[in-house]
Amino acid sequence: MKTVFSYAKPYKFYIVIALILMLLELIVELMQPLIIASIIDKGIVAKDQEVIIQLGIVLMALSVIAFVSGIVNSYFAAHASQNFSFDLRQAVYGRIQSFSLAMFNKFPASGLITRLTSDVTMVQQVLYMGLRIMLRAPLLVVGSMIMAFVVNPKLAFYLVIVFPFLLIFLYVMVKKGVSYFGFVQKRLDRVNRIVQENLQAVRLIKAYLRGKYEANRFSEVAGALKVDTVKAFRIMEIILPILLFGMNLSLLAVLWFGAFEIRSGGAQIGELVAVVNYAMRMTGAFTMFSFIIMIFARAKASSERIEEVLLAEDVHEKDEVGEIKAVRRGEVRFDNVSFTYPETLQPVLENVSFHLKANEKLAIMGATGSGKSSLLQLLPRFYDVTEGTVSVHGRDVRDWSLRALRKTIGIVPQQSLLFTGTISNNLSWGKDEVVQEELADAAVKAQIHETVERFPKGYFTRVGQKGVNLSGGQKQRLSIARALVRKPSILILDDSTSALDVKTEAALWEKLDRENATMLVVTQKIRTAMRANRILLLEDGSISAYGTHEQLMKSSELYRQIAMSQQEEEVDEYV
Ligand SMILES: Nc1ncnc2c1ncn2[C@@H]1O[C@H](COP(=O)(O)OP(=O)(O)OP(=O)(O)O)[C@@H](O)[C@H]1O
Repeated sequence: MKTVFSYAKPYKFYIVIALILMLLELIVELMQPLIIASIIDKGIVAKDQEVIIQLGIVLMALSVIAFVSGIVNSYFAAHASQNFSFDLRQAVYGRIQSFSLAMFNKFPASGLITRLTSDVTMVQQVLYMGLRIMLRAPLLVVGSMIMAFVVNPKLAFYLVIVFPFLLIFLYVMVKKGVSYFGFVQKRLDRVNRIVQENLQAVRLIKAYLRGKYEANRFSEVAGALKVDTVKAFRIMEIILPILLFGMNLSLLAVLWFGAFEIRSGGAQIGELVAVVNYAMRMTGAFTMFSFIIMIFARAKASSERIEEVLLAEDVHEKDEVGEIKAVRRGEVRFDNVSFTYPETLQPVLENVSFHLKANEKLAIMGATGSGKSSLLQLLPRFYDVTEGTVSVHGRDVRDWSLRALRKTIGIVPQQSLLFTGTISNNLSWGKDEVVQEELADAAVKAQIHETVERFPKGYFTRVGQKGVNLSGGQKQRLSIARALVRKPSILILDDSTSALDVKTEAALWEKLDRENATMLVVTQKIRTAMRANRILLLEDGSISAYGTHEQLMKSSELYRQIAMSQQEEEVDEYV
């Protein structure tokens, strides 16, 4: 909890004021039975009207002080806890933004959402409650006990006899509560995951008529969440009756032995009333304990989950970039690269080596699952190589700052991803301060300008979530334009033209060929590969062939087969 609560440091002032006010409220509360005892013994029993009036006024004044302290404490506690949770949420969000992809393997998106929302809310609550009642209740118990001893040690002794048992019981319950509520948060992760998957695949679910099946899947995880939450609350439910039972036993002992003490002159009536009053206050504080333990247990489990994110070890990043030698700009080199995904055993790339000079184009081909996308992900350092080196502009990618490295690379992913907003917003998304001409220029190159111009609102047409109102080919071309806007010196296209017709694709490549960028293009099409300076054919993560189209037609049986099959397909298309 230490790391999480270090985010409360800037609000020390508010926390200290809230604590002082809480202590003031507590002191007032502890004074009240003493004053009542005096009213009884020195006023009522001694029949002194003046003492009753004077002490009555003091009692009233103390109540007003407690009332005002309570209100101001609440204000300061809310200010500190709300600002603390805002800062903590920002920190967790910032940390997630800096995650490498390997970290997303470790922390699924749904779990991160729960940590950012419900987990942060839990620790915010614990700070607020801590400043309001969580500390006050145990202090009230301890304070009442001390005051009871001050009033009459003998009577107080009967009151605390059950305490050691209650403390052991509470310790066991807190431990159990923390582990149970940790489990509840994990269940919540699963519910979030199913909801997220469902919402993303809503079209597929409708097309496959899987609504009912998915509803059942949801009710299964929601049911598991309910069962575990009930289990955790059960623990909390038994705390209160047991605490009350223990306290009532003490109270009975105080009254029983108190009566003897009064008769034998060991105690006065007022003292007995005061000790009983303290006992009632302790019982009142105990009734809050089950609630406090629940909040504490949940917050502890949540803060552990937040700390997992904040303190997770990730790829090391260099701060300094230094000068890039102009002569090496655009160069890409893989030297004996092998790569295994984190938390898996089987390498997906083995001993891959190639070299591209500035503005050269490499086509990467291979069967599905052969490692094409994995290879591309090593360039912007989404993952680090397991062996060998990947260098960009003549420098190992691990020696770059991630910001500088990624600024130089334009990526068009396999699945086009657009954001809610206008087409213009989407195109300018990857670069600060772009002018409309730059967007249009990139759109012309990506063969999407004319299509956009035909939309009634042109570049200001709104794109729905993930581009729902655009065709697959339109999304792909917008994705390409978005990458071109950044004017990258290295451009990565991961099968990004698969949805384009032959004519549009040819026009696109005409433009891309003239771009001032080194390109790595994953493709399934021989006619696209033929445009590249060299072709790299991957088979199960290893290079099966490497060279120009002509060289591969001579040297690689696999490449020849692919080429032949595509020629036949093209002939079939025209028959
Ligand atoms: N995040 C990941 N964690 C673990 N294994 C992965 C991950 N992503 C991909 N793989 C595995 O790595 C291998 C290569 O996948 P990759 O996506 O690189 O293939 P690909 O050649 O691009 O395939 P496709 O043409 O279907 O996109 C596959 O066996 C896949 O199961």
